[in-house]
Amino acid sequence: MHSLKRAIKLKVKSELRYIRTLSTVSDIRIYEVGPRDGLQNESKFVPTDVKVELIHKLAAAGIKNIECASFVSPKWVKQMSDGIDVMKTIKRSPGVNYPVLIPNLKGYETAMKCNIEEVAIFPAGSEGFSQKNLNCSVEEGLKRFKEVAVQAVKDGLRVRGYISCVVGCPYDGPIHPKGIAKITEELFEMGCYEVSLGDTIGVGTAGSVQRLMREVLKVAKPENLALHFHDTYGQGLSNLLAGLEFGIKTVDSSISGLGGCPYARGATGNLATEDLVYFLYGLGVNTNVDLVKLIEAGRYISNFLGKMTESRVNRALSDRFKNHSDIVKIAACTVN
Ligand SMILES: CC(C)(COP(=O)([O-])OP(=O)([O-])OC[C@H]1O[C@@H](n2cnc3c(N)ncnc32)[C@H](O)[C@@H]1OP(=O)([O-])[O-])[C@@H](O)C(=O)NCCC(=O)NCCSC(=O)C[C@@](C)(O)CC(=O)[O-]
Repeated sequence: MHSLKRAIKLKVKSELRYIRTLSTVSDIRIYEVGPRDGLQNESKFVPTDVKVELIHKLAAAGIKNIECASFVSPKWVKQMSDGIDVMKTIKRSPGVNYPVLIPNLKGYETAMKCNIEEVAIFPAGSEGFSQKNLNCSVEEGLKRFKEVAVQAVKDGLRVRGYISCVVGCPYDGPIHPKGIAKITEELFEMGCYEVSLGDTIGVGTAGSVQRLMREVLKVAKPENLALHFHDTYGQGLSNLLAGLEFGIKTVDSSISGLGGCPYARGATGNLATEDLVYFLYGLGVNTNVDLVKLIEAGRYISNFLGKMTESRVNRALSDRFKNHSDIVKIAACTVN
C-alpha cells in the first residue's frame, strides 16, 4: 500500500514537471540538416544548382541554421563532392548560419576556401559505427576531430559536435548512455559550443531518450545540447517531447524527412522539418518559419528526387492551405 502511494506520488510529480516544462517551451532553435544529412544518402547525384536552390528556399522560409554540405572524402560520399561549389554559390541571407560537416584537417583546409563560419565534427558513439563511417576507432576519431576543433577555434569559427549512434548502433547494438556522456564532455573540452546527440538509426524511444538525457545532463547544460532524431521507427516527435521535458532548446531536422547515412545500415530519414515546425506551432512556440514556404521547399526537393515526401504534415496539407496563419490555426487547434 505504502509503495503504491509512493508510486502514484512520483507519477503525479513527474506529470506536473512535464506539464510545467512544456508550458514554458519557447525559442526552439531549428537546425536544418536536409542539404547535408538529407541528401548525402541519395544515390542519384543532386546537381549543385538544385542544392543551392533548396538552401535558398529554406532560408526564405525563415530557417536560420542550414547545414549545407560536408567536406568528407568524395570516395566515401560522392553526393557531397561539390561542397566547395555549393558554399561558393549560395547567396547568404543576413542572420542565417550556414555550417558544414568536417571529418579531418584535410576537409577543414578545403572548407576554409569558402568563407565558413561554423564547422561540425562527428565522432561516433560506438566502435562499430566509427570503423564503418570514419575508418578508425572512436579514440582515433576523437583525436582527429580535436585537431579540427582546435584549429577552428583558433581561426575564430564556431564548432559543433555531433555524436552518432547515441542510443543504438547497427553493428554493436544498444549503446550505454555513460559512454555518450563521456564523449559529450570531451567535445566540450575541445571547444564545441553545442553537442548534437544523434540517434542515427532511429531506434530510440521516449524511454531511452530519458535515460540518455539523465546521464548526459550530468556533464552538460540542456541549452548546450541538441537532439538529432532519425524517424526510422516513427518515434521522432515523441522522442523530441521526451527531450523537451529536460529543457532542450535546439532540434535538428531535415526538410521533407530526407536523410540517412550511407554507412549506417537501416538508417532512414530525419525528423521532417515540416512536422517539427507544425508540432512547435501546436505547442505555441513561434518559430518564425513560414509553413507554406517550408512545404514548398519540401515539395521542390521531393519532386526533384522523384519521391513522395516523408513529411506527414507536408502530405496532409495539400494545396487547400495556401495561407501560413490558416495552417498555424490548424496546428494550434484554435478557432476565431
Ligand atoms: C574520414 C575519412 C576521410 C577517412 O577515410 P580514409 O580512406 O581512411 O582516409 P585516409 O586519411 O586514409 O586518406 C585516403 C585518401 O582520401 C583522401 N581524403 C581524406 N580525407 C579527405 C577529405 N576530407 N576530403 C577529400 N579527400 C580526403 C586522402 O587525401 C587520401 O587520398 P589519396 O592520397 O589516396 O589520393 C572517410 O572515412 C570519410 O570521409 N568518412 C565520412 C563518411 C560520411 O560522410 N558519413 C556521413 C556523415 S556522418 C552522419 O551522417 C551522422 C550524423 C553526423 O548526421 C549524425 C547522425 O545522423 O546521427
